[in-house]
Amino acid sequence: MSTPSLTALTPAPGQSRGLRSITMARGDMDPRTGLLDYVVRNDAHTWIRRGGGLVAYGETARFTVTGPDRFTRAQEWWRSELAGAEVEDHLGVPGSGLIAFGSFAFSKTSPHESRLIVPRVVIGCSEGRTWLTYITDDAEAELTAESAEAALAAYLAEPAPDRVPDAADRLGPGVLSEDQYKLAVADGVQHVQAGELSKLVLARDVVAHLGGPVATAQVLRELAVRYEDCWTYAVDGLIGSTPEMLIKVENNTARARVLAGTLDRKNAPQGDPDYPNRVLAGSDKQLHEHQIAIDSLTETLQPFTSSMTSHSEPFVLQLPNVWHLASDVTAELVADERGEVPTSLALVQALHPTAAVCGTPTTVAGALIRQLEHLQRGPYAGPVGWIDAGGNGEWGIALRGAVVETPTRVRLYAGCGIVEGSQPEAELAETWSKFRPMIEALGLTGPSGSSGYQ
Ligand SMILES: C=C(O[C@@H]1C=C(C(=O)O)C=C[C@H]1O)C(=O)O
Repeated sequence: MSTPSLTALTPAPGQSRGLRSITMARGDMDPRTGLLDYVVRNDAHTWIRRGGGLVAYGETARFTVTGPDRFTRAQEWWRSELAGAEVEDHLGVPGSGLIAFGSFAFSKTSPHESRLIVPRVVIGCSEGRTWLTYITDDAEAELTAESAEAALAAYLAEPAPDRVPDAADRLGPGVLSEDQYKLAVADGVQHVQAGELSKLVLARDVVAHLGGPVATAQVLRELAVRYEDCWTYAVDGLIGSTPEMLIKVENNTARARVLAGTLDRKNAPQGDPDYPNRVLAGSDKQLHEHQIAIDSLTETLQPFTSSMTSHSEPFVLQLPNVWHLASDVTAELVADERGEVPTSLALVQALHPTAAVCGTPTTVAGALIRQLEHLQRGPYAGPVGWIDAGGNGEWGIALRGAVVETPTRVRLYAGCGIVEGSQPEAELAETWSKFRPMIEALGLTGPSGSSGYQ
């Protein structure tokens, strides 16, 4: 069997030149609430789904980067950190041992800094196992269960207060007004009709102005409880709950969840359980758009794999706000000529940006996004997730999320796939359905239609 590509570089205990970590099993997590009991501070880094995943606090190391080679450089940095690290991992499961959380800018030209952050403490929970990791760069620090528990307890001793909605809370427009967004969509449709591209994803932003400081921990708990089939992420002020898995690597297996095709649940007819199936899975247009997204993922993933499977037909994913047409892809990874299996970050580099968030063909869509959107996407629609020392990791696409810009200003982002026949009014309404998870979790009253500002 091939070895994961990064662990081989980890030095023996006592040889550390940098990061040092200890991970041990822990057994006292409430099975009903799982990790949510630990999401108590506004500076938590999270990756949570169905009560499992990772919650982390503090920062032991950070790498920031911009530009087209941001994934390669982040990976090189991670390799060099691991090469100098001392890792005592009593579990040896994906996500245990040394890990870094990460968030990457959508665009290679973005001034927004992509980042990897190695936390101080991590609580992990997966498949019935729970663990605690403690990370330090202090060569003298004692690495024991007691010192790890003490570090965690110090973070948990300062929980953030919850926030009650404030009369001054208000949702306002972002860079583009609603009318401007509709014009951008109409423009996009014309480019599709002219045959320049088959799909283009156009996004917009809205801004939550709060009467008091945002309670990020509370927002994350609400998202994780309501959107339990999504991955609730928080990395350095980027927060949200994404339904879309760009790539997950667990030992030699890679998995992705591709979405394309959206139906708002808000105005769905009552007593018609077949409605989402009929409208999404029964529509040739939606199936075609979905197939474009699947094909682009499988074509890019194929060179890294020995086998790949996905359902022959997409399924309807039901979320509290929308239904999506979804497909899960599973692939067995192969080692390259150096005997290395690609890391999750190497696959992120190959896959980003997918047709789901950019369009097809990628370069034409990317140029049109810059021309029509007038928006700095920053980390929106970029990869967000974590990587461990073995290269395992989970990287979602940062959708249904927001950036906490100041304690009282939060910028929300949402976009839609534009194809031939897309209607600007319908796409605008779809953006509101995609803003809804964050609007509700922030405690703002959700907008009912296309004029949702308060
Ligand atoms: C771009 C977003 O979502 C993407 C676009 C979709 C669509 O157009 O149907 C569906 C899911 C996502 O791939 C977003 O949520 O901002």
